[in-house]
Amino acid sequence: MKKKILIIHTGGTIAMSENKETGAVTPGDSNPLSHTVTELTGLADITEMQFLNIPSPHMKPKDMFELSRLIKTKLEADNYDGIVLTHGTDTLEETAYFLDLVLDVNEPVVVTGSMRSSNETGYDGPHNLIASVKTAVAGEARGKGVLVVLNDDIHTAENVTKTHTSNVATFQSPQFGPIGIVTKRGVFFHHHPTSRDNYNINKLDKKTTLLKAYAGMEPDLLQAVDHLGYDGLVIEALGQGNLPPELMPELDNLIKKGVPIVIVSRCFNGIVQDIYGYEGGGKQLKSLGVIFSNGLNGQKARLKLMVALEITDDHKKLEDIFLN
Ligand SMILES: NC(=O)C[C@H](N)C(=O)O
Repeated sequence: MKKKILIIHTGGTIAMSENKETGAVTPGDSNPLSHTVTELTGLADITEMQFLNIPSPHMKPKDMFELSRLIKTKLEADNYDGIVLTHGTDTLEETAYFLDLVLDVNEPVVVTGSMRSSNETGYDGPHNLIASVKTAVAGEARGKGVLVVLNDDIHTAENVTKTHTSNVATFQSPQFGPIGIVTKRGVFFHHHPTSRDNYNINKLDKKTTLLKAYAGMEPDLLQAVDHLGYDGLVIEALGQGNLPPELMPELDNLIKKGVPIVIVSRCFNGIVQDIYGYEGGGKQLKSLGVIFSNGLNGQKARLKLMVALEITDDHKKLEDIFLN
């Protein structure tokens, strides 16, 4: 019997077309994937629905949260065997990772998109959609968390990131590589995701922000975080987890006021650790109470902090959550 797959569209370039006179790529009303969906009926029993039709820079955490609820409801009520989500590529990794954090489901949830719009030569939407449905119906995709499939690679939501502004091979998993491939003959997994963490939240109200560190970073940015009332801050720190020393008093002030600060590295590979003992080094950050994250990039750590703060504001528990 064919598996039941629900395709949920949210917009992105995969749903857009280019105006040949102005060169502007914009969302349209028609579904450029309808022909592909008809072709897919040999592979699965497909239902389609449109949740949004927006460019992914318009996507907000509250949309991601609503999407997670929709997916939960659809999986529970309608017995789908898997979900395929079409999404703009700019924030695709954020939605995929958010869903991975809050969806405790075994059914495959596969997120895809395209780099070229529907009337451009080499439109990669149909191919990516087919590869995603192939992945969603593969038995081995079950229990692996939210997956991202583009350009025939299968990535975990936790690891994947957009690495190129325009190339179709933009999605890469810098830390560990993809976990599988899609070919004409089928879907092949060659790695297992090492860990999965799930958080059951029923609202998403916390305000968290992300700053990127740089040589000579000004401490007044941290005062702004305080004045603007953020509940938590993620900093993309330097190297193995170090910051300019001028930031230390403001960091201390924020932490004492109960604003958790998480650091990730602005390097796209590796993890942060308390290695350096100089002023602003990881050892000093750790002793101030800065939380070290385990290999996530900044935009994902910012979402994780948002989710984590719905569960706890206890420093030790937050530290444990970011060790996962
Ligand atoms: N390729 C894409 O989908 C990029 C587009 N700007 C979006 O994220 O909506």
